[in-house]
Amino acid sequence: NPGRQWSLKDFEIGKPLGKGKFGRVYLAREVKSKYIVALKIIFKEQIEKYRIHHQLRREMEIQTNLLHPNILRLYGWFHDDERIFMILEYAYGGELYRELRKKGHFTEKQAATYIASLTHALAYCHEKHVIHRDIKPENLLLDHEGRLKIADFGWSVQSKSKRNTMCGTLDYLAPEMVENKAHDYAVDNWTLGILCYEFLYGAPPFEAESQNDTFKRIVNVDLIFPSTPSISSEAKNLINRLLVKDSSKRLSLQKIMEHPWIIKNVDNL
Ligand SMILES: Cc1cc(Nc2nc(/C=C/c3ccccc3)nc3cc(N4CCN(C)CC4)ccc23)n[nH]1
Repeated sequence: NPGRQWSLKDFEIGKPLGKGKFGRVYLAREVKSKYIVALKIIFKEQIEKYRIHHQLRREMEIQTNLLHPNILRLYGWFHDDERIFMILEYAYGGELYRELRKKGHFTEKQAATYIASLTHALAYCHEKHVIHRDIKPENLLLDHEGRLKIADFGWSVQSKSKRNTMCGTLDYLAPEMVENKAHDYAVDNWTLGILCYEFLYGAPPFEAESQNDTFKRIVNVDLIFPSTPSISSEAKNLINRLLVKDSSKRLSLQKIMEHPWIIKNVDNL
């Protein structure tokens, strides 16, 4: 229950699940209920050092208020002298990108199902004035039924194109982001195009040897469809209508849900 004050003695800590930039995530169990959660532990000195106090606070406020089946829950949080603890939903299926690496690429049906889930989650975020800006396979988890969960906390409220530190890959960033222009919700529509391509081919479309080459390929929308695996024309049509340089011309989230490729490949829409 969200209102309750939690503390470390309420949890038994299990195996480490992974190590993020600012903290580690552990499997944990709430002692009384035996409920399994993931506990993200961030050291306060890291927060001071990287000066992410405001971003972290904002992310946690946003995350606590996002209630959607395809968004990982933040049940609550607590802190002690040197650490902040985030009590997160445990996704039993693990990281989506490991699934992608293992399989090489997903079937059109699987890819369309994940894109539909992401589109629903983003539509929910946008109506709450939250732009994600940083969706990539590393931030996606799967639950025990293989349902997609957006898991990272790089959320930001509608920003006036606040630059986010370009840490990590450019592959998923829209042209207006890499060119540091004002950007809006449509950056997430671009990223859906990137992810759709990566789910179907196993690698993002503008991958290149250097960041500079990736940058050039993004701003030129240098989109090439390999001959294998062979992909339906509807799938290519959706990707072509999302990876559009002019952000106002990208297919809207509503139109994605009505696209023939989604309608054809996704059950229980
Ligand atoms: C927050 C959270 C994580 C989570 N679940 C899982 N996270 C991570 C890896 C997590 C991680 C964290 C930080 C940085 C890198 C990775 N790995 C997982 C691996 C899992 N398994 C069980 C299923 N196997 C097929 C693969 C290994 C299951 C859940 C996992 N639920 N909620």
